[in-house]
This record gives sequence, structure tokens and C-alpha cells, in this order.
Amino acid sequence: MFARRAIPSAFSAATRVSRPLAPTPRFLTQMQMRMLSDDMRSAIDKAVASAPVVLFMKGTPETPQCGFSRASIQILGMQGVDPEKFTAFNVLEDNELRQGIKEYSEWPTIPQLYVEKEFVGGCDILVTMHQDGTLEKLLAEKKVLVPAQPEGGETKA
Ligand SMILES: N[C@@H](CCC(=O)N[C@@H](CS)C(=O)NCC(=O)O)C(=O)O
Ligand code: FES
Repeated sequence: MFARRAIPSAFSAATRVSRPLAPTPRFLTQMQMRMLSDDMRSAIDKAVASAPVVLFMKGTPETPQCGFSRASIQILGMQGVDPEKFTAFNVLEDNELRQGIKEYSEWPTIPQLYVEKEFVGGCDILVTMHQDGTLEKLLAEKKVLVPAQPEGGETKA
């Protein structure tokens, strides 16, 4: 399992924009109807690029708050993802992120996994990829797994 590490809080108050009260729908322009603000899009761009493996989840890796997020963390742990190459964002701490990431990824649910800034999928996809070997292949190709120990342990001098 992942070692305890700070969960970045990129979505601080500084990244949020205050919005005026929403107008009634018939007066909304196409621009206004877009839910994902430019500020949030660029905050998510940064989050996605903040580590080679990024999971948007409910709760933290140490204390997931939903079974789907827990299962995703367990899969990444079983795969041997290097904690140094992993970061998680807790969407329960920021409702704007929780909604924004869905629009950003065009994926309606949490968790969401990104590898090297590419959206991989949610929990069901991770389970399938874990079972059919494609997740291991992807993570190995991207060099995000803990390096294998040489067989036989340390050699004598
Ligand atoms: N089938 C989904 C399961 C995840 C899911 O259904 N997530 C729900 C419940 S945790 C969700 O994110 N709903 C929207 C929300 O809570 O904002 C997957 O493969 O990831
Ligand atoms: S929080 Fe209820 S299913 Fe995820």
C-alpha cells in the first residue's frame, strides 16, 4: 500500500473564482452554460500533470470514503505503483473539483485515473485492465512501478 504522504491541495481558495448569482436559463449564453471555469480547467491541468499517476478519488489513499475509490487504490497498490510517482486528490474536499473533473474527463463518476496526463478510466475499467494484464503493461511502459528487486537479494562483496 502507499506510504503516507501529503495529498496536494491544489484546489485551495486561491484557485476558486467567485461567481455572480446564476441567471435564469433562458438568458444563458453558450459561454455561460459551460460549467467548467477556465480557472478550474487550468487547476485540473496542473493536478493531472502533478505526478505520473494521478487518482481523483473520494477520501484519501489511507482512508478512502467509497468502495470504488478503495478498490482503485488497492489495484494500484497490487500493481506496485511507486508512491513517489503517485498523487491523489480528494474530490470530497472541493465540490468544484468534484464536478469539474467530470466535465474535464467527460466521465461522469469518481474515481478517475490519469497516467502521464492521459485519462485511463474509472474503477470498472481498472478492474478489467488489472485482470487482463493491460494495466500492468501500461504502468510498466510508463515506468511508474517500483523497480523489481534483483533475485537472490544482495550479492556479497
Ligand atoms: N462504475 C463506476 C463506479 C464509480 C461510481 O459510480 N461513482 C459514483 C458514486 S461514488 C459517483 O462518482 N457519482 C458522482 C458523484 O458522487 O459525484 C466506475 O467504474 O468507476
Ligand atoms: S460514495 Fe456511495 S458509492 Fe461512492
